[in-house]
Amino acid sequence: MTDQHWVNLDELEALAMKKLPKMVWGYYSSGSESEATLRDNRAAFLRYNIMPRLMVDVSKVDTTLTLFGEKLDFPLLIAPMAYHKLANPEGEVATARAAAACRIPMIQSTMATVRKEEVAQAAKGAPFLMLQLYVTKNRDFCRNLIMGAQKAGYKAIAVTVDAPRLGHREADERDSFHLPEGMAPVELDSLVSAEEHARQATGDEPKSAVARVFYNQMDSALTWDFVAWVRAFSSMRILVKGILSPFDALRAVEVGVDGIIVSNHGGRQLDFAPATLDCVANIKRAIGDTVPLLMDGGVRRGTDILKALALGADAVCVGRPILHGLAVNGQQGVQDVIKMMRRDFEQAMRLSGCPSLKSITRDKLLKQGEPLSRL
Ligand SMILES: Cc1cc2nc3c(=O)[nH]c(=O)nc-3n(C[C@H](O)[C@H](O)[C@H](O)COP(=O)(O)O)c2cc1C
Ligand SMILES: CCCCC(=O)C(=O)O
Repeated sequence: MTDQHWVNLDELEALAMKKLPKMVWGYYSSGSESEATLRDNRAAFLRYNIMPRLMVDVSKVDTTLTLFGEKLDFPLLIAPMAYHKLANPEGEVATARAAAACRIPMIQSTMATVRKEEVAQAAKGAPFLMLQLYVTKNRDFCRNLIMGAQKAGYKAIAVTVDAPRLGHREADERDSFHLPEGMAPVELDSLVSAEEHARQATGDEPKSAVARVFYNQMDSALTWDFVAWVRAFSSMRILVKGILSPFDALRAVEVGVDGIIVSNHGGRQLDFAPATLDCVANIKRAIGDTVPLLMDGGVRRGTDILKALALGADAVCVGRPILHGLAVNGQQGVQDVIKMMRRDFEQAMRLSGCPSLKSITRDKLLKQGEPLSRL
């Protein structure tokens, strides 16, 4: 297995692990506490089988969709993740170029290591960009960030709602996770000094610098009225990321969001939160076709995408494999990840007898324990 030759995302992950410094690997791969949710995100996909329907003309399969008025090549977005420069010196620029080349949207993290204007430049040709928002206690800063993104051409914000505090990731505590000198989440420049991200903890502070910065800056008093607050000054679409309960999904629709991302933050926030795939159907039942429903967590195969769509998702987001591709081979590595997922999704559609996204329905799936007679 050379850098150039991996045949699935597990092999790519192993290559990334070998390449990255231990502290970075620990940060990327961790879930919180006992990592029950991290494991369950993957396990949930194994709990479903796909019942193929045969003798369907699948000589052409149409993977395209329209989301927020823009055409995507297939139903995949890049999930927001902090600090891409820890994987590759080009950081988010390489990721954005890959998104553009593959015609899928990228969601940029508040904690990006490249400025949003520069990411927007690199993403020219991508269907759209979204800015993930961590809501700071300082609301003037938050408003400026949103307005800056709007001005830079971002189409939407995704407000992360599952992180009133950062989850407890034990690898980060053990490794005293901090950013190398000279690297910082640049959008936060006016709030936090570069030294603060690199400083080792003293006294009773959280050992992980990322947890410390988060604790000091982000607003754990965030509630639903935030959506109306943003509406009052911004015309951008507003999504909420981190929804698991159908009651929260309904509440989000009530307060007027434009989309929901079902997520448990890749198992990095509340340990023992349910696997995201298990939450999709319930949430779809609750909100119907009111707003687009996205999901993330453990999506690694084309069949995973098919399962998420069959349960009611309109599209999925993928997280860690993007960082693995970036670490192993920069922009090309990210493109290879996306291309592989697209190829495998097409294959899953063909072999299950689904020539269009519309034909990927719940009756193609059988959950473990369900009798075949359910179909
Ligand atoms: C290293 C890393 C950094 C992340 N940073 C952010 C972030 O800045 N904002 C956010 O909303 N989610 C963040 N997430 C969560 C992802 O957006 C996404 O929910 C999760 O990674 C999806 O699961 P997957 O990695 O199994 O595909 C991060 C995840 C990882 C692994
Ligand atoms: C303060 C950065 C937080 C990034 C994040 O969301 C994660 O590591 O999961």
